[in-house]
Amino acid sequence: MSSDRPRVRRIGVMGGTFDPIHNGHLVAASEVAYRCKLDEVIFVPTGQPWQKMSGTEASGTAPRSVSPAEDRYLMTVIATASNPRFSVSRVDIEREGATYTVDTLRDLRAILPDAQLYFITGADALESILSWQHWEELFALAKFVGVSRPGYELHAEHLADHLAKLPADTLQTLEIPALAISSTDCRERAATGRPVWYLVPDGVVQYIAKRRLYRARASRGVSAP
Ligand SMILES: Nc1ncnc2c1ncn2[C@@H]1O[C@H](COP(=O)(O)OP(=O)(O)OP(=O)(O)O)[C@@H](O)[C@H]1O
Ligand SMILES: O=C(O)c1ccc[n+]([C@@H]2O[C@H](COP(=O)([O-])O)[C@@H](O)[C@H]2O)c1
Repeated sequence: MSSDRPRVRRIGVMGGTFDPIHNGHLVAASEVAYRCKLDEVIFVPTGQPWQKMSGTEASGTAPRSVSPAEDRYLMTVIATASNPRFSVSRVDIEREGATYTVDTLRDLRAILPDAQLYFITGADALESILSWQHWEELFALAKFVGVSRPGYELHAEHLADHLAKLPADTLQTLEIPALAISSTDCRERAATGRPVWYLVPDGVVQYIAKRRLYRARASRGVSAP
């Protein structure tokens, strides 16, 4: 028996601080789109990434300032412009206060009520997911796809124990092509005049130079958003 019901649209959501966006983010989104048969991937730059800005034990980071949201948004637009299945949302940068994924997903569900959302996250972010605001609610709003990242174990025993607390069938993990690129390394390279060519898309290299991002950060005193 055939059904005339249209297939539910599958939309990927790639959240990140994207300071700057790099080819590791783009390969992760592209690979998940292919493997999970997504119709589209929406990149969502954070407004105020509270764990990065405050530094937390869960995220294993020290507090740091973040480039203005508009710069991070524009770099994300530049990086994704050539892919017709990639788009960028302003929901997080337009919301006041700290950015919580539960709000991101609620906002996107309101805009796309009939779609199935797939939130894409790297193995490092998965390690801290139980420290996210209202994490128990996240899995009713979207399916989660955890991707491999050099330097982080996707199938580590401690991670498996930790993720066993999540509801069944809400998280899948995928091995993707390994790109040992981080925004931290890109910022450090730009700050010390080393190349970021081919770590980030060409237009992003040019945007960083044009806006003089990551140079003398302390004297610019930048902070989000
Ligand atoms: N090279 C990579 N491979 C796979 N996933 C990645 C990679 N880089 C980042 N991600 C994932 O992309 C999402 C957004 O990452 P984010 O913008 O914080 O970049 P980052 O490189 O981790 O930044 P930073 O070095 O400033 O912490 C997170 O879920 C992260 O795990
Ligand atoms: O919801 C939270 O409390 C929360 C805490 C840390 C990170 N996140 C989300 O995880 C994604 C990657 O974040 P980051 O800080 O690693 O760039 C991004 O969409 C963040 O909003 C969400």
